[in-house]
Amino acid sequence: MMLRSCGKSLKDYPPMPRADTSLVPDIQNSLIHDELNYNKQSLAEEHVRLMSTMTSKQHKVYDTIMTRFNENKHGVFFLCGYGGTRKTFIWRVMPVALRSKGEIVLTVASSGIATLLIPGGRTTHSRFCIPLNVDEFSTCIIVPKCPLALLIQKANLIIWDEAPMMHKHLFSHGQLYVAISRVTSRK
Ligand SMILES: Nc1ncnc2c1ncn2[C@@H]1O[C@H](COP(=O)(O)OP(=O)(O)OP(=O)(O)O)[C@@H](O)[C@H]1O
Repeated sequence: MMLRSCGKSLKDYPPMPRADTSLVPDIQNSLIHDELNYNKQSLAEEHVRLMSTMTSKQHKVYDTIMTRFNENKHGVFFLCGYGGTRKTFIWRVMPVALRSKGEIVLTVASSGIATLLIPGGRTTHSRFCIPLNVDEFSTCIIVPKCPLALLIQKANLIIWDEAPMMHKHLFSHGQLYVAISRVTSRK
């Protein structure tokens, strides 16, 4: 599971014995399966509860992004604000709303601690195979058509908390953008 979430498998490490895939049905799609395996009923109830506590400013951000989403249009949104101004709370509500409808939302954060604040959160490094030491020549190696690539293709929304904490090379040379574009263009 851990290897597959990074786009690798035991066959990438030749001395390791290989698992008998016939004993594990639908093994290729387990990443997608995990993302669709939420309890929609309880998420829908949680969504109603969380929405009732949102402030008007949070509503405005939520509505702007969800309107674009519902229009089925692409978009990149940046939400900036001082610490404690209630940004992350919106990233808690949005996945709940979309997962309750069977949509795939990838929630990532730049640090392990920050992932704990968003439901189903993973570190950006682990989810997108970002090398630990990033320089201007680094690339995110996501093998086209591997389970991770298929998951990224199917994702309806990617939420990235604390994005500016990542190394500047990841943005200035667009490595992550290139890696994601590469896999999403190979349907
Ligand atoms: N609508 C809300 N109802 C109740 N509590 C809320 C609401 N919005 C935010 N909070 C709480 O306020 C606190 C700060 O919110 P949040 O973590 O979203 O801020 P932030 O802007 O993301 O902070 P940072 O920039 O430090 O990550 C948290 O404890 C959060 O649970």
